Amino acid sequence: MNTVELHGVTKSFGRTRALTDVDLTFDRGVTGLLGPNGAGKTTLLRIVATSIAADKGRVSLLGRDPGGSHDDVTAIRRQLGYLPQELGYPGDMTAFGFVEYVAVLKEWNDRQRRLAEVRRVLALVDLAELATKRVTKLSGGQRRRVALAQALIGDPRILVLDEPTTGLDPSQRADLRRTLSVIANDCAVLLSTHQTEDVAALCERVVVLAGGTIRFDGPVADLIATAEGLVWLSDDPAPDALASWRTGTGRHHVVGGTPPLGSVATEPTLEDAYLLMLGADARNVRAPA
Ligand SMILES: Nc1ncnc2c1ncn2[C@@H]1O[C@H](COP(=O)(O)OP(=O)(O)OP(=O)(O)O)[C@@H](O)[C@H]1O
Repeated sequence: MNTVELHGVTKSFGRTRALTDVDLTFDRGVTGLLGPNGAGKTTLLRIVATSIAADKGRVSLLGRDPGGSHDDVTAIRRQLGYLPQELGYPGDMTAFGFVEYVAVLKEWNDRQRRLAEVRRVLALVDLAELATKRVTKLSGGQRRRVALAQALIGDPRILVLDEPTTGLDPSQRADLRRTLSVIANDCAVLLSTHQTEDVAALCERVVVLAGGTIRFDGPVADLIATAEGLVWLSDDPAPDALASWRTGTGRHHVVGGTPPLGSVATEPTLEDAYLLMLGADARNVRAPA
């Protein structure tokens, strides 16, 4: 039994098909989920987080059915942490107060144990010193860390993170990576992001979702290998490339298409491979600077 198993999962919102026949299983470690806007990432995460149900297919979390009995759902949710894409905060709550409020909802009824747990998760995300500050007075990155802290309550066995690095500065991102890499020793982490660097730095496995279907599922190194021989450095612009931009060195980084004369092949990055994997869709993914 895998910690998380999805078989043939399909989900629509009205006439919009968000996911079609998705198969995904994962266990301990960080699984990175990449995909362009509207690919279905948040929908997939919400299904794993038991926030919405699939229309079709089978979902098993910790060996239980999230659409099953009250006991099943409760048992899953006790071992699940979820960082949604957007989280609303009651206006006058402090960081500590907010995380404690979530702990109460998660039935941490013993006050002493609850306060200790809130202190623990706030320290994990390096917010101990800002615990008494109102959430609305914190920076975007600090608020994101409050959101992460609430997801870590109770050492979950499944952690679902929707764009956790949004708003974090480079050193905070490095801290988050360190924290997650330790947590992932005992936890199945599903992390959705637009940042290929986060996936390259943190994940062994990457899943690429586009148009509601899985386009790639495998080791990060295998996805990078698909771009071998398709990325070049060139002195000239490459109008026929899938993507190309002038780098800080003055040379052009060319991904796919026909390389200009005199181009030299260079090591592909995960981003290159991701752009190539999505092909024409990739033009909507990101405009490299
Ligand atoms: N609650 C909803 N009601 C109607 N349509 C929805 C709803 N949630 C998602 N969708 C639609 O389902 C599709 C997938 O959306 P989803 O938010 O899962 O994509 P995403 O990959 O997370 O996108 P992004 O990277 O922009 O956050 C989109 O077409 C979206 O408009």
